Amino acid sequence: MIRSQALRFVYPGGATLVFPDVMVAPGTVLLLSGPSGCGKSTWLALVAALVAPTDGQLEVAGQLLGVLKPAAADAWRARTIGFLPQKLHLSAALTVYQNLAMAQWAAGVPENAARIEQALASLGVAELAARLPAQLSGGQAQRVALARAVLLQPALILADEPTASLDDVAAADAVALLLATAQTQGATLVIATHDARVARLIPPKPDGQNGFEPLFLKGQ
Ligand SMILES: Nc1ncnc2c1ncn2[C@@H]1O[C@H](COP(=O)(O)OP(=O)(O)OP(=O)(O)O)[C@@H](O)[C@H]1O
Repeated sequence: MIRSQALRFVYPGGATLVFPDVMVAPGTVLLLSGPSGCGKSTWLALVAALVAPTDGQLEVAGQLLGVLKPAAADAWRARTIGFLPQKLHLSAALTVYQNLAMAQWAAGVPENAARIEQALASLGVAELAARLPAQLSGGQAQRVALARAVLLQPALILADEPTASLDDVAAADAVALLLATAQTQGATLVIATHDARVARLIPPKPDGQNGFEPLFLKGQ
């Protein structure tokens, strides 16, 4: 699902980030961790084709990134990636339903009310469809943002610091929700975090093996 080799990204006039090689199989839960400033957000941006590698190879869901023109990268991202950002970016003026409809519109697919209702229902927030984001609790808003992220049934879900500023109960809920959603959809899941609780919240596989693969970025 994700394969990188000698991946490097240089911010113009800024940091040079060198990333370890990875080979992530489909269906994996990848835990991307490391200290503040080590490059987690940049790695996510590379994998989502929001920025192009400076050097090296990066292949995601069978697509070699860095060769795509911006419009093609946008279309590929809409088809392939479900992004749960740290700041949820729900449009304040739109209802929950309209926020999801806008995601379909932005991806160039026809509005599909049944799919929107199904995505909201699968995250237990169907009854909130007519509310505005300001009328949601933090946990409800995160569920809505996750429903939006998986609306187009992406092969890869990227979650950026999904437990930041959550108490233990809410953090456990957020991680369980991500794992269940990825499993139901058959998606690969990347959780970027510097929250040590997240690793403890991912249960081992039935065979006793670790439930996630670690990718630790040391920073430069
Ligand atoms: N637009 C930019 N221009 C120049 N340097 C940048 C830019 N964005 C990030 N950096 C630098 O790149 C490095 C990696 O940043 P990044 O945001 O990817 O780290 P992070 O691990 O996600 O950090 P955090 O956990 O604090 O969110 C940092 O040294 C940061 O200062």
